Amino acid sequence: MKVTVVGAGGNVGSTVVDVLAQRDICKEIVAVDIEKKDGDKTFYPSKGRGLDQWESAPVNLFDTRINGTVDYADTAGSDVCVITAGVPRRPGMSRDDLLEINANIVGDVSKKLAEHSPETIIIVVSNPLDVMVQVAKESSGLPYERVMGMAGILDTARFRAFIASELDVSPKDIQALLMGGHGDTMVPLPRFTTLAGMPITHFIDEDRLQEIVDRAKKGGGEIVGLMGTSAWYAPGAAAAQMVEAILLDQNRIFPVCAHIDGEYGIDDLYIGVPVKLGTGGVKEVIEVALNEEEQDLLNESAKAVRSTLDEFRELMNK
Ligand SMILES: NC(=O)C1=CN([C@@H]2O[C@H](COP(=O)(O)OP(=O)(O)OC[C@H]3O[C@@H](n4cnc5c(N)ncnc54)[C@H](O)[C@@H]3O)[C@@H](O)[C@H]2O)C=CC1
Ligand SMILES: O=C([O-])CC(=O)C(=O)O
Repeated sequence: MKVTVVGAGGNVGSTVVDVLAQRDICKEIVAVDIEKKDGDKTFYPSKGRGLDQWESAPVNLFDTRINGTVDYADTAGSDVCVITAGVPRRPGMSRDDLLEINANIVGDVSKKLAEHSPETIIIVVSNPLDVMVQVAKESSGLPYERVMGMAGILDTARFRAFIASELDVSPKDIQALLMGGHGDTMVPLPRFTTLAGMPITHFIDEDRLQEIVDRAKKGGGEIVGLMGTSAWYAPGAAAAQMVEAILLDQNRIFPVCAHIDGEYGIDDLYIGVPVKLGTGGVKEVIEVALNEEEQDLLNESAKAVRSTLDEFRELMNK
């Protein structure tokens, strides 16, 4: 099993490499990034971080080889590729502000990855997520089920963590579902959120739950406000969990940015929905009956994703 992570010299990418290596479930991780010039000096963040991470193997007790590189030839034959390449937002920016710069990067990277690994599965992390997944799909030419995005695991993890703090219970016992785009219109679904199988609405009153939902929706921005750049531990762990589900054919049910066409009444769009994830990528989009309010929120979110997608198409036609 071989996994490539592009953007591995950066925060999210290096976390994906670290988490995956420590799980010790693949033979090799290829850590790709670009070279960086500083005056007359050239630096190689992916080689540096990759080497540092490999040097942690004897202490952290894993066998996974980590190969830092700037050469896509090294990525050939990857089973899964994770794309975290691009620019993160700064305070005052929305994820959509990254559209133009990251579309160019993600488009270029996806094309190169598919050229070297035509059978691979791509997981996109770069923002604005839902549109970047569409960019990766079009640039790679890979089938829909083999191109997807990570956002829902992170967004539900935030929601779950906040609920665990609120109730002073283990986050392991909170399960939650969230749908929609990875932006302000994302749709956490309290009706499908449980504490050890018991509806969360039994434990937290409606107003307080709404406050927690709102905090989860703005969870990315909360971190940007605290750090001046965006999160990486939870995003990196979430992307690694998707890689693991695919490599080990776990058939995990996760909210994933996947392509739907008709499901939930939405045509031809990459957006967050629950899926079954395993060998070959997205095996199935799971449809659950939403009530009118939930469906309206999902439709709103789809509208917001489509509007960013239209913006991307306009940029490409310029
Ligand atoms: N989907 C999600 O839930 C999340 C998405 N993100 C997004 O992930 C992306 C990465 O965030 P960070 O790791 O914090 O940023 P970072 O700046 O720490 O790392 C990005 C890396 O991408 C590399 N890069 C840029 N152009 C490249 C190219 N053409 N080829 C290969 N590598 C290239 C940079 O050199 C840098 O090392 C951002 O777009 C951010 O918004 C971040 C957190 C969560
Ligand atoms: O907020 C950001 O820009 C990064 C991200 O998508 C997240 O942490 O949810």
